[in-house]
Amino acid sequence: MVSLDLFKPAIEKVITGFSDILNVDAAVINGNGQLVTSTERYLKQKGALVHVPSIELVLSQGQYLVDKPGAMDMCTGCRFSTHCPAKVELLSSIKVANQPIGVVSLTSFTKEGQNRLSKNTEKYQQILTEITEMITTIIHLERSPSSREPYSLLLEETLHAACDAYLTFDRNGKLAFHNAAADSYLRKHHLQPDDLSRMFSPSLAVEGDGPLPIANCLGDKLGAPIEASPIIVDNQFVGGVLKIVADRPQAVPAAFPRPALPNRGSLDKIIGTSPAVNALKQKTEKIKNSSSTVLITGETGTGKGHLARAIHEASNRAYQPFVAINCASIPENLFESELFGYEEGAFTGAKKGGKPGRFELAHGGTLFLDEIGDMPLAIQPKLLRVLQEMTLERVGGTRSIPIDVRIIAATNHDLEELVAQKKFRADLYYRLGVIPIAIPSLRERLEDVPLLAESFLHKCVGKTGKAIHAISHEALERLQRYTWPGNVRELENAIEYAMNMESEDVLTADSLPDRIRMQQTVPAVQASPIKAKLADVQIEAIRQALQKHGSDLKGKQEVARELGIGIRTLYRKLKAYQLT
Ligand SMILES: Nc1ncnc2c1ncn2[C@@H]1O[C@H](COP(=O)(O)OP(=O)(O)OP(=O)(O)O)[C@@H](O)[C@H]1O
Repeated sequence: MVSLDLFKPAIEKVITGFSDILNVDAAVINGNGQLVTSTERYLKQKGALVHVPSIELVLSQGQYLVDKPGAMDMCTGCRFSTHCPAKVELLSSIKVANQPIGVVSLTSFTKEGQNRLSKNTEKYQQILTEITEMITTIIHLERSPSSREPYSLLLEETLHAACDAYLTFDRNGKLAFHNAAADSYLRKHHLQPDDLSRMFSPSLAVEGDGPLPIANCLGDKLGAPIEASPIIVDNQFVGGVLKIVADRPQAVPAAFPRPALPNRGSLDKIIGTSPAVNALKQKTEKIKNSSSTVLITGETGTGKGHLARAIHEASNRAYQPFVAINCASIPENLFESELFGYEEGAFTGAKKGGKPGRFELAHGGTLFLDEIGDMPLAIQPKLLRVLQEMTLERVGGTRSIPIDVRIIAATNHDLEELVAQKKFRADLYYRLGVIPIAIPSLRERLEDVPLLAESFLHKCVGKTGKAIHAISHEALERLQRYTWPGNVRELENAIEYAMNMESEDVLTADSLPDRIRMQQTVPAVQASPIKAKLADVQIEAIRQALQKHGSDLKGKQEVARELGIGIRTLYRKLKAYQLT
């Protein structure tokens, strides 16, 4: 797929020239809804990011007349839907090799322009077609062999011959090149290269010398090994390469196929059939495509992050970025720039050209604010303002940047309690909790343990190299008897531990971690007071683990790992139960 940005200078001349002659505003927008170039007024009125679904509609339909801006189907979900500054807009797709790669817009923001365009729509449509053809010609000419270095042609042809798929992105996540294998791979998966670019671009924000972390659900979606590497030229980070490895032999033996990948639109990833999980899935199904904020609560390890990702992947934003930020792990002085980005020169050490924040990186997709209860009080009003206005200003900037992001927040704190203690703003709490979802602890849905255990068993086959295909009845019984202070995460770790220990081809009770194997039958859960009983179980599990690993820092890290809880959670529990 050709990147329009590579031809920006020439396209800009066409756009400004026609805009002057026709006395209308004009813009060229790429398939991600990002402005490639436009007249100044267009940028000022509509911003640099255009409502993606409307661009996708034009890409699929060819031409479109927006004669009632804000009131048309394509405007649903657009930030301007109630107050669109445009009076009329004519849109047409730019095609290269029969593939739509972007959109040209002729727009008027005045009543006079509206009258003129409405009376002569056909004429303007013809001119628009000529503009798009002109841009296609520019692209053809600039890409033709005569205008390029023989060496770069050679390189390109070599890449086209490779079996693995290669996609190159610039530092802003825009696609610059993809080879023939990438093309057929994407076609097979019904994806556009820009879909990958959107999912991959958050990784590019994390610059470094080593391989780039692969963002989001990319691997799951493509069902293939993926590698990403940064491109550094003259010590400057200029972009990244994504390699999708073709048909590598499966690490999983054929007898133990991986569970099928969840389809877009489904919530299969949330494993469990207990009434509590079924109710949760039903609620999630209803709200998956909404843009309202979701607040997920639940104990540590219950699957809040897992659910947030599942909602995103099942939603109509699935092929847009899923960007996560852990509010507990960001130093307070960096919080604002992490969230909202910064402009060049905003502070000492600020990067040349500035840097987009997580909100901008999540544009069109979902921003997951994990451990929101740990967000510093000073940042909370700023977040609230952005959520209300859906525009932001980078640190050190004055430009107002519109954003289209769905927010999912999660916490294992009692936020109401934090509000009462004045550690969390009530207004932000209500703004975030439009759709509250509480995930029950695993001990409240022990009937889900077998299904979850089985799925973790399959997940671990490749990792442990053990051909274990089932769990013994006795082991399952023990697993269902345990109270899981670390919830699903603890179960996942316990299965991995047991797989490593097991020498049979069935997972037996003897291989389970001691604390689970030795667990006495839990008294009936209805017995009261339930909280005191659960605390007793947790205290006992922590005590045993501390005895085993020791209580120095290394020991505590081991304890946290074994119990399937974070080190911070362990410290909280040690303090709460006075175990230190
Ligand atoms: N319903 C589920 N089905 C399958 N896997 C699950 C489910 N719930 C949780 N998991 C798995 O359990 C592990 C812990 O989940 P996750 O990290 O989402 O928990 P969390 O509630 O966000 O934890 P914390 O509060 O400590 O951040 C992950 O590996 C996740 O994939």
